[in-house]
Amino acid sequence: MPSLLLSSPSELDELKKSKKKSKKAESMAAELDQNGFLVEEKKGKKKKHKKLESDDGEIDSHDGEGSDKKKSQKKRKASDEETSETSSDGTDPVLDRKVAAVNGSALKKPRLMKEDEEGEVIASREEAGAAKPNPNAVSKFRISEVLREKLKSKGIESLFPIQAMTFDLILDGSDLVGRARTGQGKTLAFVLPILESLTNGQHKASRKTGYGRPPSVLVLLPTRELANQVYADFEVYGGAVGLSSCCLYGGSPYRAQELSLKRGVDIVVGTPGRVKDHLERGTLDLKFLKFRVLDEADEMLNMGFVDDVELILSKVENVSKVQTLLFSATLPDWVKKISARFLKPDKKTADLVGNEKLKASASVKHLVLPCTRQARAHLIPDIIRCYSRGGRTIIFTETKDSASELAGLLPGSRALHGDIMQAQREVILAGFRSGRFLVLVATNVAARGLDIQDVQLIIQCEPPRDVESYIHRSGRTGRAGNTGVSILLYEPRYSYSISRLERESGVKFEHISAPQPADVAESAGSEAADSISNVSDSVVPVFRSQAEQLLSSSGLSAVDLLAKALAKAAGYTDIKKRSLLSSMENYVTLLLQAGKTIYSPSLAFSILRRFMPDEKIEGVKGLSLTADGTGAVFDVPADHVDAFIEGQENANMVTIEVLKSLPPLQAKDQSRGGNTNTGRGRFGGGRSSGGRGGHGGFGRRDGGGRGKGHGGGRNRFNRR
Ligand SMILES: Nc1ncnc2c1ncn2[C@@H]1O[C@H](COP(=O)(O)OP(=O)(O)OP(=O)(O)O)[C@@H](O)[C@H]1O
Repeated sequence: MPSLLLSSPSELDELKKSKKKSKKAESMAAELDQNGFLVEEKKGKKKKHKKLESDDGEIDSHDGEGSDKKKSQKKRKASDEETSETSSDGTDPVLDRKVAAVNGSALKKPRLMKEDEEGEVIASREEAGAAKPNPNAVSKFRISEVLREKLKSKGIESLFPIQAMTFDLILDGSDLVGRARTGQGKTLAFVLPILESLTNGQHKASRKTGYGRPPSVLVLLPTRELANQVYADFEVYGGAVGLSSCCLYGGSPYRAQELSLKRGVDIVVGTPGRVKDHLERGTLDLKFLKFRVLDEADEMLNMGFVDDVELILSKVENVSKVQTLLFSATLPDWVKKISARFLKPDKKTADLVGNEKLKASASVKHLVLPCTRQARAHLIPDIIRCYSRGGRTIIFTETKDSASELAGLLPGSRALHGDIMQAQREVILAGFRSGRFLVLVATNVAARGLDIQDVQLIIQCEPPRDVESYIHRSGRTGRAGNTGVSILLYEPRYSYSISRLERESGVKFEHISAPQPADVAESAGSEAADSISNVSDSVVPVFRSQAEQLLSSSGLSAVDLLAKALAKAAGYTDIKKRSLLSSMENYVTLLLQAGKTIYSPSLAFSILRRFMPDEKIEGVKGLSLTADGTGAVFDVPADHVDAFIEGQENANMVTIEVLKSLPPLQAKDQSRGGNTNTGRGRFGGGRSSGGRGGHGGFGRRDGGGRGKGHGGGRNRFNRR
């Protein structure tokens, strides 16, 4: 359950008791109702909500009364304190609603419906046009006019839940650990209160100013791209309140960075390696920091970074005077332990994920698709065609080499990884952001934090080594209330890694098979039809006689000929069959049944051998047992299909059919290397049959051992 763990319980008890009696509490609850966090359906239910609210006393008072700012701030503060005793135990409706908000259901507000006396459903006040106070409106927070205006110019009129939950805590001086799912606005959750604190809050008087001033804020991030992105936010919002920033990251010249530091900046954003270099060169002085921020905190405390980070953070003169903020969408337990070294004992925790089962983004559709390594390059363009909705796609590979290789095979795509020169990396990312090309093939260098408009589809070429990577990669889509699709490809023989990810991320994967000719034709055809409709009439007289000739010589109807033209316009001259089991082109998936339980792949092969010649058996790939034990599915080359269908005539009680969709399959038991009938996984790898010539399996996955936990360290980062 999500939690907000704060302090001073006794004071809060008092507040809570008084609020129970208070009419104001009721009206607050009612306002919350109006604000879309609570859907009222029946009178009885409404009553129950109110009771729950006054029971836990955790009413967010950001709904204050209109223009009385001070009053609203006070009220908000009181309620924040009130929440401080509420380490949510899973029965906390307000926090649950906040999570719902983070998950998207409140970002896209639920339709408020009520029943009138006669039981008729009537539109809510919202729909009737009544003014609706917004508890998270920017105006309800201690955000200065100039910053408010800047936010407004960016289309931001109210704070997201993580921002609303942490704003006062940070502004009022707390150390804080913040967690919310990907794309929920964690960057502004620290940017806004930091800027307010430095310009109007408690750090205003003591922060250094003037030429050559040392920075007041240090933000550390794991990648150069992310550092640049966060720096851009500080430039926009910090610039508006007269604070200057600079970005220190590797691969770029020292000179400009040193000049900025020499002139004096208020905010330094950077990656640990380059920040450390500046410390060693004596060009950076962190003694007078007011804020230290670790964004993507779990990655920053990963073994690859932690030594540098610890060294950097230790440079402050007086730790008691600095606020330390940690944010991430993933905070494994080991991070919480390590982070205690950097945070004050009375630190606050705002965790919008908590013990919720689902750790990954809820606004993303999480799909998995079996696909051999060889089939990827052919399959991916069709996946993009069917699932990207014309938007941007990011494809993640495990290695830099495979990113380059795949980008080379996908027309119109570019690779991004750590072996590419920094200047080039920036050009590539800028090109992707601006829409110059729509497909980016990247390593984990793009997994965290990157916020790019209109990324509709994420494809992961194989299951990542840890669940955190899955969560961050899939979170590059479905951001800020939008939806998106993430498709994870996996070798059928490694299906066990899907179950592991499912367990650890709380995602219930939807299993799909490769887009089939009809799916592809549907998307490709409609794109091509659009592009044809956009062709000017002026071409018709020029091409008409050619068209007439073609129509008469082809022997096709006008519609069939047009269909061919559409296919060609969409880039298709042929549509190949594609296996459901492995996504391999020119393979077809068959189902074998024998009127009895097929309890092992060997048995399936021995049944096949009764009526099929050896050379056809050699072509069988990926044989797996169905979850119900009544059959076996396998791939054969498309030109062997007829032989198998005809062959069944010679075998008693045996049927073979071409599958149109995959039945649930037995998961492969990793420890024993066989199939288990758990009914959980669908794509059991199928032990290679023990029979002849090594059939049964698909190609081996390359790549060596896989580190787990937070190890992997610097090397892991460098491999990107
Ligand atoms: N209050 C807000 N209203 C509207 N949009 C917002 C608001 N706050 C942030 N955003 C937008 O939401 C998007 C995601 O924000 P951000 O990158 O900070 O998410 P995040 O939680 O840090 O994600 P990740 O975990 O992937 O790093 C950005 O485009 C940002 O401009």
